[in-house]
Amino acid sequence: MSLLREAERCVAKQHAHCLNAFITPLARTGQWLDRVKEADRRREKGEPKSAVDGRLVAIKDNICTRDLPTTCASGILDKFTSPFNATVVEQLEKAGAVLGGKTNLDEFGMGSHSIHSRFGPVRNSRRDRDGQELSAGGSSGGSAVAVAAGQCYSALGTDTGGSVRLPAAYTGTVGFKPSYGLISRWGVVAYANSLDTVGILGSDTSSVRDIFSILNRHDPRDPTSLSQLSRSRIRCHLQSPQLSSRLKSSPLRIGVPLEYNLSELTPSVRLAWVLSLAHLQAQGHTIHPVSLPATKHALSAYYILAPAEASSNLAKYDGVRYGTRGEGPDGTGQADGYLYANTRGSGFGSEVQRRILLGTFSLSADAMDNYFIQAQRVRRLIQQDFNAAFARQHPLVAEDTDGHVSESANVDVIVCPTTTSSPPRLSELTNGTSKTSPLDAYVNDVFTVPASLAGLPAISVPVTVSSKSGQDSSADELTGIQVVGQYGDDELVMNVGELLAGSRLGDN
Ligand SMILES: NC(=O)C[C@H](N)C(=O)O
Repeated sequence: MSLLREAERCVAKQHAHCLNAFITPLARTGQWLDRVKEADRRREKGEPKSAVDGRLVAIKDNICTRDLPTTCASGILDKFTSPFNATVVEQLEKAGAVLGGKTNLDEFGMGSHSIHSRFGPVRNSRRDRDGQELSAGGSSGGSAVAVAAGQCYSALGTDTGGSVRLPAAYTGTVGFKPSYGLISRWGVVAYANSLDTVGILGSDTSSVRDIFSILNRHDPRDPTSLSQLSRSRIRCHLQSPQLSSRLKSSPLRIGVPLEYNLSELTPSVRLAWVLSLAHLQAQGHTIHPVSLPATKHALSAYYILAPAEASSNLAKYDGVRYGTRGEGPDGTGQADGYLYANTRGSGFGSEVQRRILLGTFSLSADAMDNYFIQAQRVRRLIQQDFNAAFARQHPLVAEDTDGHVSESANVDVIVCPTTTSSPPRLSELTNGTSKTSPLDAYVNDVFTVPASLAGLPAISVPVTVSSKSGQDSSADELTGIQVVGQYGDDELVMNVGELLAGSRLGDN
């Protein structure tokens, strides 16, 4: 199929479906058409710029684009169009990719179901057996649904505590969060700087890999972007004789974290996990239990640290320096003397306001030691747990002087579910029942936040557990399985994800 045909089909789907995946869909006409036609000509001559030349890549609406508005799904940015492109957008355009529209999200990336958006909730293209609408996951729910529904070739999201992996698991797509610092965040609206990463969503691992190879570069404009020197050191380390055997189809050591076997896991997710491990074992890889004891505090630590950073980042939206000015009772925004309150009270949605309050409290002098500092300590313990499980000191972490590798751990990757259950019904999340409680949404991130706190690469891939009858495929269960690797081991994480992605398990 020509690239033009492919792109036109995507755009037609953007306009035909009522999934609310886009805040700004691509117009049916525009410059993008010429760019796709040029890519088609390059392809005919056998000179494509890259694997994504002429393909539509949708962009989460918290990533700045010069040609389309960037709202972060917030009232406070409803009139904002960035004067510049984020580095990731520049890199994609240079590789020939075409900006495929701006996708819906939880406001500023805060949420797990893409329901906290000024533009209304994202609708999953999957339904449950009773035909009920399901949560798309969040906060990059729009990007995940756009990929799942064929409204773009692939999409960028952001992942602070699971925002790419969770929607991938709920929509049956592949969602990849790279190691912290590998992909530039210049031009990405900050939520929690020490955790934010740009992530990639695709219908398979190869499309994700194609985009990653374009974006995985040092960016001098982003102070947290990993330097060239550090990148080379990691590459040398990963290709050292001690580790190179695993790159040559020798068996991998797969870690299974004991603490992740929670009672909250639904039987279908537990079954998908067990069958995924058996699938890897059948290919010759070996399974090893690992212990990540600090994991049980990960969620609490994340929900202290992320709101604390968010409260500081969002302070600038006051209607004076940044943000759409809120109107006071007389419509001027000033007459009642509460300019900030009017602006922030009407501009931010309730979840963002909750996080600002939480974060402001945990950073206050009285609470700092008990909350913020403790959470930082927990974060360090979580990082140490992972280092012990992978048991090969990373070149950017303190060296293990005698080079000793503990036999009990020493796993190459960790494999676990992405979520504890299949997606909840959208109606349960929006109708004011107990399921709407913020805590309920926070618990959704239990398996994704540990890798975020440790800055590790992680991918969620879809696996299908067969209904056994072999006939009623509507009873098959689609589940997201997560692969987590050591810092910088992004390629290996994608390789293992590829072994599982799209597998149909439990048929025999
Ligand atoms: N941004 C994310 O990674 C989503 C996470 N559920 C949060 O609300 O923080």
